[in-house]
Amino acid sequence: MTDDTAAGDAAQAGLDPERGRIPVTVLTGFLGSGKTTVLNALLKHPAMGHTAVVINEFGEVGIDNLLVETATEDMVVMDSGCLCCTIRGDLIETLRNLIRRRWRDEIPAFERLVIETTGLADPAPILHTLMTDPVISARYRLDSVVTTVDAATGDATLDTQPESVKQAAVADRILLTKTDIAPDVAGLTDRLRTINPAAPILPVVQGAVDPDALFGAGLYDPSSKHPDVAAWLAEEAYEQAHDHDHHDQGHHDHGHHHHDANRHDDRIRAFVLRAECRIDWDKFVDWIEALIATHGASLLRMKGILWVQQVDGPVAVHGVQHVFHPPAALDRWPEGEVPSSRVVIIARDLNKEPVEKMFRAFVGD
Ligand SMILES: Nc1nc2c(ncn2[C@@H]2O[C@H](COP(=O)(O)OP(=O)(O)OP(=O)(O)O)[C@@H](O)[C@H]2O)c(=O)[nH]1
Repeated sequence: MTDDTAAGDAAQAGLDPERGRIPVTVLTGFLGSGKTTVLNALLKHPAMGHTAVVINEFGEVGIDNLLVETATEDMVVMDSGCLCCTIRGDLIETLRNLIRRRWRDEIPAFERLVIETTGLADPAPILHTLMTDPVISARYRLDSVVTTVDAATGDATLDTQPESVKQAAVADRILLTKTDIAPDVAGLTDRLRTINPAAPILPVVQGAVDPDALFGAGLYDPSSKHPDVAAWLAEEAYEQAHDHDHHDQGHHDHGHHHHDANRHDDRIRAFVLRAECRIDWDKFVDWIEALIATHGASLLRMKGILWVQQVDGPVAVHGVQHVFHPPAALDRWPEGEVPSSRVVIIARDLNKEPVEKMFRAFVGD
């Protein structure tokens, strides 16, 4: 089958490929965990040309003025060619504006967008905006969530701030910051691994991180534009974390950290559902709707690769909390791979069993 027929089939089935939209990386992390430091270091990097950065901030220390080459109103172009704007209010308006000004040639072309959230925030509303606003979701697609965790205070923050557990759970990459002042990270790393089995954990000192390590966490490799399904789904990581479902029995040892059954991270579950036969896309959608209706509040993140009756190639789906991105039809299955459907779910206060039961009831297999 050629790419054209795959795209044609996808269009017929109402599956909208995500290619052509600007990939968005959302940088989140608790207050003071080092987001701005990471961004300032990134902005200097030559590989950040053709990147637009939106900093959502409330009167805090902004970007480093020494790096700024030209400025038009609220937007500055950095030495690296990176576009940068700081906002205090309306993210939707800013994202629309970026597109408009790009059309009018008022700003340089950009191929990638990074949004820094405020430290207090649950990243979900921003992710929802990206996925649901009609103008924005037509132009941008969520590529990845990057979360900073402070190596010095991360344990205490995870203990006391449920939002910080969520931020770690939904991440595609975790940046462990300040390892210069807190080099013993074994316990915290274990704990983060339990909350989020798949995200690579990268130690970062003073924001020094390779942009390539951050981008490319999404489905499409930004350089090749080809989907990297295995890396994106990382289903093996969830399989290895299989006993995750049972760790409320108290046998888990997080390094030096003593066990407490009420810890927020013990409420997080990650698991994989599989189906070996082709599934009906409409039934899959029915299942998602039923899942949202019954357990929407518990869902944190979902990613899946589906083998559906309506198209030959794989279909990628993902959602954050109860909001789902439009599905993306990919050209073909990876070389040598037997087609099948796999869905990874990260949830809070929700076990695999009821979800799987419902999945079987709707989708079969
Ligand atoms: N020692 C050390 N300090 C760091 C490192 N990264 C950041 N800091 C310091 O930690 C403090 C907070 O860093 P920021 O980058 O402002 O953190 P933030 O997450 O943007 O903070 P908010 O925007 O307030 O949420 C600053 O004083 C930084 O200089 C690091 O790797 N090592």
